[in-house]
Amino acid sequence: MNSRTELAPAVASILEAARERPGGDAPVDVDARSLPDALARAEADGRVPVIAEVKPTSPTADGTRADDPVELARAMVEGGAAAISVLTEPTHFGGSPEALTRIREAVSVPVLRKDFVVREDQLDVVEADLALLIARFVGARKSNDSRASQNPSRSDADLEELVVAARERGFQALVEVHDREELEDALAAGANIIGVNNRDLAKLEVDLETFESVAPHVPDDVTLIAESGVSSPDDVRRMREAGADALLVGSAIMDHGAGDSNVTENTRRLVTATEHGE
Ligand SMILES: O=C(O)c1ccccc1NCC(=O)[C@H](O)[C@H](O)COP(=O)(O)O
Repeated sequence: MNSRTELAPAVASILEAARERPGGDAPVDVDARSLPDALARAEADGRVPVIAEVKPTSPTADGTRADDPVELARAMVEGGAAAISVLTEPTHFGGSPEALTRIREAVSVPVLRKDFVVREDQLDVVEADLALLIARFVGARKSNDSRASQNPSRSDADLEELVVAARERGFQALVEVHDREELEDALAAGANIIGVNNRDLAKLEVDLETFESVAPHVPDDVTLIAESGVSSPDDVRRMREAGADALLVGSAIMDHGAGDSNVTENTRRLVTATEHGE
């Protein structure tokens, strides 16, 4: 196994469960709220663009938050979040498509569906403004399919086809990458919103240097998001200096271990981290 095929046991289990999950009955038709517009509004207001994540638990969380997801999302928006990410994966993250639907009805900012989509019909499970596609989990572009066929962690789905399928339904596609090779796959698939995940799905370790090493190779016209491991205002400043247009933050806002931690305050602390200090 090489670093491209290796997956932490928890991630292999997530992928296996994803492959088993059914899709929707018919293609959805989304009238999406624009993420780039929402990020620009945050910048214009002097807020750091933060996509705050409703993440009841995770394989690396030190607890579970059973709060009403709608209340959590509202609290994040009150704290200045530019957009909301919702984990809809039920088995390992405690999420649900129903929670996303309720949240999207309750807030006016864009809502990202954070899940492990491996087939086109799984896009039809729930409407959202953005759909996450993880380059590591879906097939590489056909012109490069020798790597895809060697990689057992990849399904038969093709990243470019999924990007097109997501857009045909009205979603904005957020393509997640972890290294330069996956970045090339994402760009070849036509991605214009790219997230660099600082969490290594082979070891589940988080290293902010991941974003710093990939970001310089991302074209300027791509909306670039730093994902995972951002836990302090210093981390926010570091990712912004490295070129992040927005930050996707779950654990530091949910603060699972503390149970009743104030999600509004946790969001505000990151949203107000300017280049010149807190
Ligand atoms: O968060 C996990 O433990 C995890 C484990 C295995 C696969 C994916 C995982 N997280 C998904 C995410 O992408 C994060 O929820 C998101 O980027 C926010 O990360 P963080 O701010 O570090 O919670």
